Amino acid sequence: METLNKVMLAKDVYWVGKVDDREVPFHRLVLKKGTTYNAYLLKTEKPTIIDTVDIEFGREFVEYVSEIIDPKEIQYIVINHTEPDHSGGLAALASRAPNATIVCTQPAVNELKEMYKLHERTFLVVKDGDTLDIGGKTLKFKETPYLHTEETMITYSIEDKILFPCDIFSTHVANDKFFNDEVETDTTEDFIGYYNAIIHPHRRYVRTLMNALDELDVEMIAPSHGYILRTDIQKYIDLYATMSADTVKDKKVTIVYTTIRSNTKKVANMLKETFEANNIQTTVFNADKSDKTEILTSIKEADAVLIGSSTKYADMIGNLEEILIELKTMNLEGKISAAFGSYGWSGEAIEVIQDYLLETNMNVQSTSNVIKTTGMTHVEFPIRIRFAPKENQVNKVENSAMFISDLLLSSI
Ligand SMILES: Cc1cc2nc3c(=O)[nH]c(=O)nc-3n(C[C@H](O)[C@H](O)[C@H](O)COP(=O)(O)O)c2cc1C
Repeated sequence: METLNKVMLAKDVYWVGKVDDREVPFHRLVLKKGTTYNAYLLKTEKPTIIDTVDIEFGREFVEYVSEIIDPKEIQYIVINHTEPDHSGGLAALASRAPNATIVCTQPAVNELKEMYKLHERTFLVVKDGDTLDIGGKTLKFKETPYLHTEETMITYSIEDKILFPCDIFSTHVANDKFFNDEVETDTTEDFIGYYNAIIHPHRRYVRTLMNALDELDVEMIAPSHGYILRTDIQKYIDLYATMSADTVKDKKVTIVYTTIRSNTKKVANMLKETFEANNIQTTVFNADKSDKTEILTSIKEADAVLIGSSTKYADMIGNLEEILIELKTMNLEGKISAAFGSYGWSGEAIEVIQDYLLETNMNVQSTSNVIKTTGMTHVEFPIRIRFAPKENQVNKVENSAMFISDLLLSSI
């Protein structure tokens, strides 16, 4: 085994990743400075790999690992995040490491089985706060859903005080200097650039993570791209705390709806509750019971406008269309908007409202745009609720209102 000249983070902790110094197409960006796919080997009594490399470099990765350890000895492969720039080496590694158990969150299991044909492999599902004894070191797991996909988690080596947060705290730089303190130039801009491109849309979940980090004594952050942070740890944690905080105040939302039996009214009120929980002033109008001029004035002053109706015989109900016709004539530039409604089986009204909104100059939310810009699949626009909103649909309404809140409360 050739362990000389290998990059080591601590005793028995090896970097086993890949430096990719090409211009890499990624998330509709081109990474001009390339990137690294950082994977780690903890060569303990139960040798453990944490994350792998991009799918293109799977074989090369296994060869590199084999220089340090016989893959047959590997007992655990921890997958923090299933995106193939980190899990991509799993198929090649799993075939050479037949004794390894794959460690991940519940939502990751099926993704990994399907992506890499691992239906016959043993998985260990870990939950928030679980620990794993790997013989000489103990790993602690923290689920970090939506940072930046649903199945993500972070791993902390208790004895080493090293945090392995996968994409969080990363930079896209094909560095030959692995640790931040080895680099002569200031890398903060790269760090911020990565945050803005990948993490910022998920900043609500960053804030949750920040609270969890308070409980961990972190001396080193070993992310899955770019520099391993060995000095100024608190500076980088503080930067994430600052960048993920709300930067804008005093935002207003106007919600206008029509309803037959109050189901759409309930949705309107659920939206209002979430906006208000985010300190956004919210005014709700039943279009059939309110003065049209008052509604239009409120819309003019609002930063976001949500319009909803239930569906009756394939159309909107009540006075709503009068309001929507007016909106087309107004300058509503810069405002965010979304359609919503309760329906029974087809929900045509919601789509008709969406069509009207698209004819205004507002920034109309759609599921398609949310996926394209953030990769989030738990947020849906227009917001379609079948009959009365039930327990399992409350989340759907809340998620959509939180998404709009986050757009309103950040200046980038
Ligand atoms: C007379 C009538 C016609 C309806 N027509 C439709 C329809 O065409 N398409 C549909 O998806 N739902 C239809 N529904 C179902 C309602 O949209 C559904 O019950 C909804 O939850 C009502 O919400 P609301 O209380 O906000 O009015 C109809 C309901 C009634 C009473």
